[in-house]
Amino acid sequence: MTVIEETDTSVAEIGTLIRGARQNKGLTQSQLAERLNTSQSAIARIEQGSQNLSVELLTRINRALEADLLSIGAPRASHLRVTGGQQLSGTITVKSSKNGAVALLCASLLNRGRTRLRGVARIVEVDRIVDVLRSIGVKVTWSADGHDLDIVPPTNLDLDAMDADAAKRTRSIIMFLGPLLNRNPDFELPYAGGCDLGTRTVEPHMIALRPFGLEVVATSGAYHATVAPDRPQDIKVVLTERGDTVTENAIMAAARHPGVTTIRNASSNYMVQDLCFYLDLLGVRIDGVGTTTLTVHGLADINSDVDYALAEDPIEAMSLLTAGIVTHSEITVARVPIEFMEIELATLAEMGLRYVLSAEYPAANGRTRLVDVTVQPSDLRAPIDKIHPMPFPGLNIDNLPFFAVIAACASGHTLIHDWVYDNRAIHLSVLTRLGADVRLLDPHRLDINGPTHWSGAEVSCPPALRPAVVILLAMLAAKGTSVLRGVDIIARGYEQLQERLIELGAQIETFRD
Ligand SMILES: CC(=O)N[C@H]1[C@@H](OP(=O)(O)OP(=O)(O)OC[C@H]2O[C@@H](n3ccc(=O)[nH]c3=O)[C@H](O)[C@@H]2O)O[C@H](CO)[C@@H](O)[C@@H]1O
Ligand SMILES: C=C(OP(=O)(O)O)C(=O)O
Repeated sequence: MTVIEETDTSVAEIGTLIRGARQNKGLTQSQLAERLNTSQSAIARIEQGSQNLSVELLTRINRALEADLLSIGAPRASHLRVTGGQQLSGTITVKSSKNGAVALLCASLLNRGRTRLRGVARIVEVDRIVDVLRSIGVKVTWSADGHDLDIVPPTNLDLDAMDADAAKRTRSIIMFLGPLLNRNPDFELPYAGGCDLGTRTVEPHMIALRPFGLEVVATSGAYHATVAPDRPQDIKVVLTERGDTVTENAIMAAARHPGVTTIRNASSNYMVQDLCFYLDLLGVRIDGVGTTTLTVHGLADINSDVDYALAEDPIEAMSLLTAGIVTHSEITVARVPIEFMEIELATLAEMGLRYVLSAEYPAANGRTRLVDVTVQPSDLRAPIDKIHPMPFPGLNIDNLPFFAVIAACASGHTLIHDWVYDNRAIHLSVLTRLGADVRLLDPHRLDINGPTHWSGAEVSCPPALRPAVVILLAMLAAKGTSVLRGVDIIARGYEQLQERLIELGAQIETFRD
């Protein structure tokens, strides 16, 4: 790790630069400390130039201040150098999900009381929503150990002050519509961003929220929302797509509607269940959790201090299992939310994967069922049928990309059909650079012929979260040295993934230009 020594006069200059940038941003030392998960006294030392600085810390300060003050020339992307072909060993624990966290951060706007979210993953997507919440006046505080978040909304949100830059970088901003429509008759939100996966319209959200009186006009760069004052006591919402965030938006709108809302064709995926469990703590009764018809008994006002422990992430579980599978290793992935991994494991069993499940035990939320999964080195074969995702309880859409690298390790032809995204399968064809025989039949279908004799290569990270991780995992399988350039996107959804893989024995080094 590069460390700038405290004896170096540049440390004092950097300290002065940091103080200026912090003051410019209107932050106190304590507020900056909180963003960096450190103490106010550490910030004071940094600003006085009496603390050694690592490049890693400087990068985090840069990000926390949204400044470019420490980069030389162009922004400095991170890259990984991977020495592959090593077997992994040991146990790795699944963290809570990006998608549950963003939903619950948005849902906390429904509660006038204090929401404490336990075990929140430290990922960039969470930071973005936290920044947006803070910018509109919500008090959001990380606990001293950096794992829990306290959220207290103000009486009136200052929507005009919204941090549009942070908002535009995340698609989840669309989930402000549901909570806001019961608070404000008229408001604006920036356009939703997210990974480069092709067209993802917001029309299903409009269809879901129209029954609550919401109308949205898209103006330049923003959605302008108005809410009609009158609406029926009992509302029926029929979703045209069984989407996750659209279901969450409808649930959040219904939670503060003082009547009964029935949502048909609802997603019952893991993040939707996380949301329902949290709302249950707030006193909102929801019948049908885990099914496609949800009945929400809303409340006109919610004012409760609650603690909710987020559930474990099935997508991270799949990512970590894949690391073991493609490196022919025996590893244990602990705290796997089994309800959301059953089809994936059944498909892997069809492909010849040997694995052992522990007895089930409950997650900290008391609701989600967990198991530890130990994968064993196995000779894999292509499945007879194509692999395709379906809304829950099907094979998860975000887990599909991991089957591309697994299929490349299996003997025979596997057809992978991503009917959902127009632009995700194409990113997986990058696997050919590492020696895989992957043919893109059309934007939605891949024919993968294995087993692959992997070889190291230098590759640019795809601009999409899951394919980026898939390429990293293929590099772990490939003997020799590989370089994955521009990996910052991985931190959008994974906390310290590289560091945790290193603990299993992976040889990964981070460097910058
Ligand atoms: C923050 C969050 O929770 N993000 C997840 C959520 O995004 P989100 O809920 O935003 O997903 P979208 O609404 O964009 O749906 C994804 C794509 O699937 C299509 N579609 C979806 C459902 C359906 O029944 N029919 C259909 O065609 C949509 O048109 C879209 O092209 O769900 C996606 C699909 O599970 C996941 O990849 C995302 O990780
Ligand atoms: C597509 C994904 O997320 P988002 O909806 O945040 O873009 C994902 O998690 O793979």
